[in-house]
Amino acid sequence: MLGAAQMMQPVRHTEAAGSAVSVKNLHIRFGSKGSEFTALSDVSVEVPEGALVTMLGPSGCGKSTLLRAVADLVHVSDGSISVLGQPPKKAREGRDFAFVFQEATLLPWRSAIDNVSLPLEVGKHSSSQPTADPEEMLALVGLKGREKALPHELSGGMRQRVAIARALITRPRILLMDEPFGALDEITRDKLNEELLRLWQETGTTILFVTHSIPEAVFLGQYVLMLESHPGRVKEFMKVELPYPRKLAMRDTVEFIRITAKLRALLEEC
Ligand SMILES: Nc1ncnc2c1ncn2[C@@H]1O[C@H](COP(=O)(O)OP(=O)(O)OP(=O)(O)O)[C@@H](O)[C@H]1O
Repeated sequence: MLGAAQMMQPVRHTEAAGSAVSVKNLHIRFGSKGSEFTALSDVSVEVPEGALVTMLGPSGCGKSTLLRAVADLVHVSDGSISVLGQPPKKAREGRDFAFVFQEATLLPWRSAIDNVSLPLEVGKHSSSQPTADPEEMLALVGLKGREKALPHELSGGMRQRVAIARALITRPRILLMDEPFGALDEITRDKLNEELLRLWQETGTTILFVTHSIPEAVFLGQYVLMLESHPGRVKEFMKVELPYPRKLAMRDTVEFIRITAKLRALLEEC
């Protein structure tokens, strides 16, 4: 088991890394022949290992579908997805990724620490696989002292922190996050944005993060992937030329505002 200190070795996010997720000419169709609906059409994208990619796009353009396809939760109609060089099913079985949803989906009868340790108890977690210590993971997400609290005794932001600690407990190399802070108030969301960046820099986890918020996408993202709709396609894959570490005050800078304005204009075309 690895402690938080070992997980917190600063990680350099280099350009030279290989692909964590490689999507090639992906098509996803729902429904049966005759009444088929194309959710994603010819989507190709390379997510470098260790990168933080935020995903933007109009409602229904296929952001969640793409994330779910990477997680082996959606059938691929055509094209391919490779997760750390293997098919998504293999990556799922090897617990190479973890998913964080908009709702924390904690078990209400289990304490914070027991929710965090749940992935270690269920499924086929190999004892040789490195894991983190639940107590230290809770400390890492700022919940030291709240280990015994039940979900209903925690705020929405705290519950989402527990969900993130739970996702990281098996030390996945990839974190898939589908609007994880979408239901939170603005101040809590800002705080969790900063905390997520800290976690990313400390753990080196590759993160794919779906959001509806342009400022959130720019503040977090090393890259922004924008999808357009009807059918879902890549509109833009853009590197965010802002240095890390990032602090919330950065959102008031001219450069930040310039990037968000560019993305807003692109989004209006989608
Ligand atoms: N299991 C499914 N069966 C049929 N259609 C589906 C299924 N899942 C998604 N879709 C459709 O695929 C399209 C893309 O949905 P998806 O949830 O990926 O969009 P999104 O960009 O994440 O939307 P939002 O921003 O509103 O969450 C939508 O038109 C949706 O209705």
